[in-house]
Amino acid sequence: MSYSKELKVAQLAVQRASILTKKVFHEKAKGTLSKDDKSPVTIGDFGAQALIIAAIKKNFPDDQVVGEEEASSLRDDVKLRDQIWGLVDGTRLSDAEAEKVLGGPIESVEAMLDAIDAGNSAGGAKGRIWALDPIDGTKGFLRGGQYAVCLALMVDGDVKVGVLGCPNLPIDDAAPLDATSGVDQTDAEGKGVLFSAVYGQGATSRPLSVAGLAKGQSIHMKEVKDITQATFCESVEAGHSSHGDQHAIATKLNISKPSVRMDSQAKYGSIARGAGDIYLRLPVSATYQEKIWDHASGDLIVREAGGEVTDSLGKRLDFSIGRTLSANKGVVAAPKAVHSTVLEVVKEVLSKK
Ligand SMILES: Nc1ncnc2c1ncn2[C@@H]1O[C@H](COP(=O)(O)O)[C@@H](OP(=O)(O)O)[C@H]1O
Ligand SMILES: [Mg+2]
Repeated sequence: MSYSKELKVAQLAVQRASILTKKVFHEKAKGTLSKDDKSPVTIGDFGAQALIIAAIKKNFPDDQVVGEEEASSLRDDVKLRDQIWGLVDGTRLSDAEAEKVLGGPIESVEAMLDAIDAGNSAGGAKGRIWALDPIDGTKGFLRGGQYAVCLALMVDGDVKVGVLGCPNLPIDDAAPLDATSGVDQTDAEGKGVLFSAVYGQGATSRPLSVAGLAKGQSIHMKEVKDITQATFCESVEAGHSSHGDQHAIATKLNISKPSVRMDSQAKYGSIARGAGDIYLRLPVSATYQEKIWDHASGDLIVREAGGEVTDSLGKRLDFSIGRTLSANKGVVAAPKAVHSTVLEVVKEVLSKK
């Protein structure tokens, strides 16, 4: 399967949803959202989920979607619902042909609520299932940092198509890895990057603002000649991964550069294009199960860019079990050539706990 239609729909759906999340991000930054407005992230999350699921359902009506949100709270909150509808109804791709590919705008408020609710799949090992995180990196979105609009297609439990819209990363694949350098506080046109991958066909990046059907450019993980010079990235939130364990691993590898801390799957995109080298996410809690929508796109994009992604025990991430990665603990993503070296140290550090 070439998955060319799925890729096109996923890219354009993520681009259209990113227009909406950017609007909310900038209204928040400008302070134009009134105090009693619900959290901007709620508005952005629901709106982006509606736009993306509507496009999937118009193009692939039989596909299922695992989405983070459901609309029951919105059906009772007319003010919030209308606020989101205003944004959803007003968001179009500038390229009319591209908008047509998505099946056009959502027809009504009811259709918007139904689209949000269609993200209720339990996931699993059979059939075509999309994993959607409309705003990944909630904390980054709220603090004016990195966030990502994430969409992946799994077929029989394997990720086949992965797309990440990162509105606050620099377009330039060669830009240095810095969590804040690309942040689009001014809403100038042309900021942000769209990462994509199709299984067996490599990974690409292209500007998020180009709404047409342009091809992206190939991206690749950087070759790490000397692991002591590697740059590793990790979550900003210490509650999401263990900064202490990650620091101990870097120290054992003689990595002296400080980590780059960044919210969302922008970390996967960044290492895939060689802006960083290693992504470590070691569990803080023994019971937390990672969500498939937090990893599906990034896992494929990194592997297609020449990387290896496993959990902290060396197992591939298993997306076939349901809404969570219940068979995995943590994430270790690195270029193929050095992954086993990193993993050995991960195991050593974790075994001493
Ligand atoms: N205890 C925990 N351990 C690991 N990940 C967690 C967590 N609690 C929440 N998360 C997930 O971490 C994601 C953000 O990852 P990161 O720290 O890399 O930015 C969140 O996605 P959302 O922001 O979409 O809710 C959330 O799903
Ligand atoms: Mg998330």
